[in-house]
Amino acid sequence: MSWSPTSWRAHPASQLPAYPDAEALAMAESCLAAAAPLSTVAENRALSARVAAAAEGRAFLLQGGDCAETFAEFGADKVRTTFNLLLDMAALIAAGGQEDVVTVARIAGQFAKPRSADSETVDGVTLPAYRGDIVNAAAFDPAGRTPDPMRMLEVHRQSGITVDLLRAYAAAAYADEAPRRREAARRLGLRPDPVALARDPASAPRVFTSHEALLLHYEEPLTRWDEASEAWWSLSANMVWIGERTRHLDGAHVAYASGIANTIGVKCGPSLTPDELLRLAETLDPENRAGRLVLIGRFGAEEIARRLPALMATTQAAGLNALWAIDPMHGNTRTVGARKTRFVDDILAETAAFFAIARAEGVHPGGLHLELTGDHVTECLGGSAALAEADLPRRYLTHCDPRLNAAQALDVAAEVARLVMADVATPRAA
Ligand SMILES: O=C[C@H](O)[C@H](O)COP(=O)(O)O
Ligand SMILES: C=C(OP(=O)(O)O)C(=O)O
Repeated sequence: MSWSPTSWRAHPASQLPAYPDAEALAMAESCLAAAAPLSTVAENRALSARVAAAAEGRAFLLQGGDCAETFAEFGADKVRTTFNLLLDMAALIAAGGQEDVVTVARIAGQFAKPRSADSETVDGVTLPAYRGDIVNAAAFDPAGRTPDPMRMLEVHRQSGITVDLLRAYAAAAYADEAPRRREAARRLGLRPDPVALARDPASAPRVFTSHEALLLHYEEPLTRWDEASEAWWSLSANMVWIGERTRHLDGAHVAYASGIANTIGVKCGPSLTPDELLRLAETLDPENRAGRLVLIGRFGAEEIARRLPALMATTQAAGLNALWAIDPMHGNTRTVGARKTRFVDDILAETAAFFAIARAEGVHPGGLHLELTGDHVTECLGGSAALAEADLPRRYLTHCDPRLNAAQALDVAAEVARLVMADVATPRAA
C-alpha cells in the first residue's frame, strides 16, 4: 500500500494525548493543513546534504536547544540567545579541527514531550501528565491539563515567528563570525586560523530547525507533497527525530517518519538491540542514503560502554551510511532532592566514551545533541561555574528535563573540540 501522511493512523501510537473534543481536533488539523509551511524543501535538502558530509566524516552535527519550548518564555531575545550560543559552540568545535559544523536547533516546534507516566497525582487528585505546551498546560488544574488541540495553532504561530527570526539572524551573523572564531581559538589555547577568519560572507552560518516528531496530529497536516522531488516532506521543521519511547518498529511514529524525505534522527537507548537497529534502518532508510539517518545514542555514562560497541559494530558490518551522534543528556538524569538534574561530569564522561568507542569501531563520531538554554538557569550541576546542589532551587525553570546553561554548554563544546582534535590526529581503525 502506498504511504500517505495519514498512514500512521493504522498503527499503534504511544505517547499521544487523548483529546476529549474530536470536532475541535478536526478543526485544528484542517487549519494546520491550510497553514504556511515552517521549512522549505530546498533548506531540508541542504541540511541533508550537510548531514551526508558528516556521515562521510567531513562535518560535525551540533544539535541543541530547549528540552521544550513554551508559550510563556517566547521572545526574540530568547531565540537570539539560543542562536548565538549554538554558533559560539559551533565555533569551538570548528576550531578543534572539524571545520564544517552543521548547526541545528531544537526550536520552532519542540513543544511536545513524551512522559514516563500518563497521569500525575497530587494530594489524592489525579490529572493527565503535562505533555508540553502543544498539548496542555503545566499548571496542575483540571482545565489546564485537559488536552486542547487549539494549542497546536499557537505552536504554529510561534514557530513561524521563530523561523523568521532565525533566518534574519543568519543573514546578519557574518559580522560576528571573526570575533566568535577568535574567542573560540583563545579558549582552546590555539592561534586563530587566518583562512577561517577570512571566510566568504556567502558561507555565513545558519541554524536549521528540528524537533521530536511526537504529536502526529500536528505533523500530519504539515506534511506536504513536492512535485519537483516527487516526495512527501515534513515542512514543520528541517529535520525531525523519533524519540526513545516511540521508536517501535510497527508503531505510528516510525510509520510516519518512514514516508517523509527529511533527515530523520532516531534516539538509540539502552534497550535497543542490534537486530532492532538494523530493522529500523531498513524501514526508515531502505536506500541507505547518506544524510537520511542520524542515530543518536543516549545510554548514560555508566551504560554506554556495554551498549554502543555492538550497535556500532552492527552498523559498520552492514555498511550503513547513517551518521552516529551522541545525546549525553537523556541517559544521565538523576533526582536530587525532589528535582531532576544532570551532572556535567556524567555528560562529559559519556561524550568522551562515545568518541573512544567510535574510534575503536572505525566510525566517525559525527554529532552532539544537547538540551541547553542561553538563560542563566541552575538545572544541571557542575561545570566551570561549579553549580552545586544548593544552587538548584535558585533558577530551576524547566517544566520537564534539566538543561545546560550557557556556561555549561560552552564547557561541553570545548571538551568536544578537544576530543575532535584528538580524533582527527588519530588514525582510524580499519
Ligand atoms: O525529555 C524526555 C522526557 O520527556 C522526559 O525525560 C520524561 O520525563 P518523565 O520521566 O518525568 O516523564
Ligand atoms: C525525549 C527526549 O529524548 P529521548 O527520546 O532520548 O528520551 C528528548 O530529546 O527530548
